[in-house]
Amino acid sequence: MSVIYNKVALIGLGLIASSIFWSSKRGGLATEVSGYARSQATRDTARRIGLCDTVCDSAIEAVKDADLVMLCVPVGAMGQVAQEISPYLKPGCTVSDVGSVKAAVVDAVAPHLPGGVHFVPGHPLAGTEHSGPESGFATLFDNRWCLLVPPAGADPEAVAKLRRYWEGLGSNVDEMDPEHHDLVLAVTSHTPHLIAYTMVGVADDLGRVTDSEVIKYSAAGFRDFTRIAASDPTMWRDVFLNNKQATLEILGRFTEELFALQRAIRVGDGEELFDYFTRTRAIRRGIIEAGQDTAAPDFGRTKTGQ
Ligand SMILES: NC(=O)c1ccc[n+]([C@@H]2O[C@H](COP(=O)([O-])OP(=O)(O)OC[C@H]3O[C@@H](n4cnc5c(N)ncnc54)[C@H](O)[C@@H]3O)[C@@H](O)[C@H]2O)c1
Ligand SMILES: O=C(O)C(=O)C[C@]1(C(=O)O)C=C[C@@H](O)C=C1
Repeated sequence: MSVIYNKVALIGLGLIASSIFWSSKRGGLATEVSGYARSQATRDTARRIGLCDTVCDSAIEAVKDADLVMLCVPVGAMGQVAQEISPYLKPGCTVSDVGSVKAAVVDAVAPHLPGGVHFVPGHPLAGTEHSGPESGFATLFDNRWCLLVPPAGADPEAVAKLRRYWEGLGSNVDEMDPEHHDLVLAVTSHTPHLIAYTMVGVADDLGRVTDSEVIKYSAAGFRDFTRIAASDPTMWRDVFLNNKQATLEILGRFTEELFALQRAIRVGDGEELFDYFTRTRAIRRGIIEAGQDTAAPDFGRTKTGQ
């Protein structure tokens, strides 16, 4: 791979930004990567572990002369960060983000950006339950999707360049509009997270009653729920506050189905339960047969991917 951007600036230095940095280094995709995080402790850690070529003490300093500015902060902080950096952006640069919600980020960021700056929001569909600068690794995006949501009239060259950057980071890239993105992600990521949070909360309540038996003897499926429910509270609070409509729509459908299954159990309707589970099993088998079961990333790999 060759250099795609001369200077990339990462604002927010957590799981996603650090994975971008290590992966960008692996591919030699940028000549220089600068970074900024709000907390002094995060900046100190970043300097200690060699995360970014330059760690700056302000976002303004980090974005100076950057050709690509990537906002890697929680969804609820995107607008405020965009407002802070906008007067200091290099004319002609591209501003993007990695937020898990898209329509609200577009609404929060776009009004702050000056003319002549290209705004191409994005979302890598890859992550873990860990957060912070030390949790990133170079292979996080390998063979995972990254969705770009360029606004109507976006500069095709800026979009193509960002696409090449994400491909260089290991991703497959697709484009869609922000509202569709938010509905799809409400089904595939946001509502499942809420269900995992809820289920672990329920088990915790029971655990208190039964001296932690529920946690102690938890089976593999439930352990997967606890992994998901360990995800960052700030990130997920912001996801639900900013993807309200789609999440409520999917939750409404979910509870309807849940009540139907609850009723089938109560009245002993084995046929309904059997048919339902047969249908869902076919979906999983179809995914595997189509070769679309993108395995979880290998958490044992090194940070740098070397
Ligand atoms: N974790 C995942 O699985 C995942 C996957 C894809 C996308 N995302 C999205 O990526 C973004 C970052 O998530 P992450 O997992 O890297 O989070 P993280 O908690 O690991 O890192 C967030 C970073 O942003 C910094 N920050 C917070 N508010 C800030 C502000 N106002 N100004 C400057 N820095 C600020 C924090 O100090 C931290 O360094 C979020 O928008 C999230 O929705 C996360
Ligand atoms: O594997 C995980 O830990 C994740 O939850 C990653 C996950 C997802 O739901 O797939 C979480 C949020 C993101 O916006 C993208 C990816």
